[in-house]
Amino acid sequence: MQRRLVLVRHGQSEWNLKNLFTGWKDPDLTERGVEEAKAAGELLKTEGLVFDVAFTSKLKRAQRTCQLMLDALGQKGLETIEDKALNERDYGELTGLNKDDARKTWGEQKVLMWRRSYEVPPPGGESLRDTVARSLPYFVREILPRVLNGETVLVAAHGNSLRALIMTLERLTPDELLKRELKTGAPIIYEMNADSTVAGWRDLGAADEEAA
Ligand SMILES: O=C(O)[C@H](O)COP(=O)(O)O
Repeated sequence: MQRRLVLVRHGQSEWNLKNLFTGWKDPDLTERGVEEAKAAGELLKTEGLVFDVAFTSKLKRAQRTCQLMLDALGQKGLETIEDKALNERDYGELTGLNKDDARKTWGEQKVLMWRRSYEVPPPGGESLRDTVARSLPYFVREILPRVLNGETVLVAAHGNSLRALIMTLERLTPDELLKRELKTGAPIIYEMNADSTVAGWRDLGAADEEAA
């Protein structure tokens, strides 16, 4: 029995393009983000993937990525479950600020810790640990049982709500997590064992990076 889970960060959003902290704000995809989503679906189709269910967040950049991928896969109308547990982490008072301006104001190291550390929250926002506390229980309760039951599951969500799951899936230490980046629209394919451990995984975005 195959047990496959595919995670994908949404395609480029209008605020990604402007280099703004986005969090719970709800900008749409850019044209490039739309193309990234379509390409991700086409790539998974060439990999022979056929999904049984999809999960996404309550934010339109992830929802549209999910639907564009399913359209490209020829699976328009597949059961798609939306839940705010998969929403991006809340960036609090940084939301809407330019990331480079934030670095100038507070310094590279502090902004890096806010963006990539496990337990340091941005002012008024969620740390990754806070994001784990809402996304991981949802994953274990709603998503993992379907994968273990032999379903092929797509999760289209956000950089940090996915890193919250990836920390467990890839058994990353907080230091390793600091460096774990997700490209927009780049699927990560996990093969799961019956005991819910990961047999293997391929980050198709990382493949691009290696190729670059
Ligand atoms: O919420 C945001 O600003 C982005 O989607 C993720 O931002 P980050 O890569 O700085 O965490």
